[in-house]
Amino acid sequence: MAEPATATQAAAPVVALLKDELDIVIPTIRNLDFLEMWRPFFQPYHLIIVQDGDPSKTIKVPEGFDYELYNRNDINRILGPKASCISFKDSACRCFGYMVSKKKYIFTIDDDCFVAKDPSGKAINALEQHIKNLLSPSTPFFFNTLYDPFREGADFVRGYPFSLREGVPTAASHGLWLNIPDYDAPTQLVKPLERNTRYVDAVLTIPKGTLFPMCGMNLAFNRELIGPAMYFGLMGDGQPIGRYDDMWAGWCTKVICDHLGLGVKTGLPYIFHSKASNPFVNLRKEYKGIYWQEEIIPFFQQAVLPKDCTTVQKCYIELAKQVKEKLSKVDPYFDKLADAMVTWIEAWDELNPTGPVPNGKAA
Ligand SMILES: O=c1ccn([C@@H]2O[C@H](COP(=O)(O)OP(=O)(O)O[C@H]3O[C@@H](CO)[C@H](O)[C@H]3O)[C@@H](O)[C@H]2O)c(=O)[nH]1
Ligand SMILES: [Mn+2]
Repeated sequence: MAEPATATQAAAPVVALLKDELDIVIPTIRNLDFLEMWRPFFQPYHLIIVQDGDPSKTIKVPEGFDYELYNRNDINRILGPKASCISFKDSACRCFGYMVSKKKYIFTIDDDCFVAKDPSGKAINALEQHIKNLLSPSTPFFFNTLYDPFREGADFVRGYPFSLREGVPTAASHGLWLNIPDYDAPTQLVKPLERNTRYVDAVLTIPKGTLFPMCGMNLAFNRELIGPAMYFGLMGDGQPIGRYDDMWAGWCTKVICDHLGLGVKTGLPYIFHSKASNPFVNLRKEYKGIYWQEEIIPFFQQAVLPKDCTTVQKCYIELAKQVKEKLSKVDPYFDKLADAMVTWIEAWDELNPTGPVPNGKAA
């Protein structure tokens, strides 16, 4: 049975790679005691905590962490009417953290995810592995059968075209989970006791043209390369669907990465996921998504972005247009989602002006 590392095991001295270029985004409705276990790995970094639910509740952040915390009142104050695109009472609210960050990289993690141990019993520094994944190229155009060719002790195998060995920039690094796997509600219901104890020591590039189910629990990405596509779609309060926020972001992200020649990796690092959310509550949140996705997936598989979509924002706005045209017939929700996608980009660009900054002040 997989077990989390103990706090002392995770206490090994750590070189904080990208310390000033990466923010850690945590959505929470609970408390942040889990940070104690991550302290050796996370303390050097800036945290962006997105407090969901009742803004009058005080979330206690353990001493010694450098953080900014946003509750719903802050989101409404900062975004005004555009706050409508940020979900309420759902972990999808985390994407507000991506928008307000000023850093090049983001790592997002849930507050019920702990430090896992590798088969040797060593505490896994998930953040360090994500950074390695993001800083080394991806290989979406041709599959390397010895997995990550840029890893120490591996390489491209015979027959791998030399013209493709440079790879492409990596936009996202999708980590996995020991103990409670990210199963959908029906699977959770039929396999309530299943725990993931299998540690697969591999990092794979997801091939171009292939979609994947992106889980937001243990995820890192290059905000400058793909940030605007990481909109965790409208879920939670007042929405007909839940637990598809990260999936939506993953499908949009992968289509845009394929179009722009960027890579997405999955595999290491593992975290130890400790809490199984209630499968009955999850079923209520997911059930429409379970049959809608039979139409959503073909939509993304067939989505074509015009050549003049040369930035993530342009790609995303084009995707929103196609969602409105082709998915609104599935349910009026997609009409609302398409509008929210546009609002998200407008809000993103407002908070992250790329042109000359007015009055020379930092945005
Ligand atoms: O209303 C809410 C509920 C939760 N949160 C915070 O979000 C994360 C995840 O919450 P939890 O661990 O309860 O849910 P899981 O089912 O394990 O989450 C996984 O399923 C996906 C569904 O969205 C999600 O991407 C995965 O993370 C915790 O940090 C909660 O505190 C919230 O902010 N608001
Ligand atoms: Mn969880």
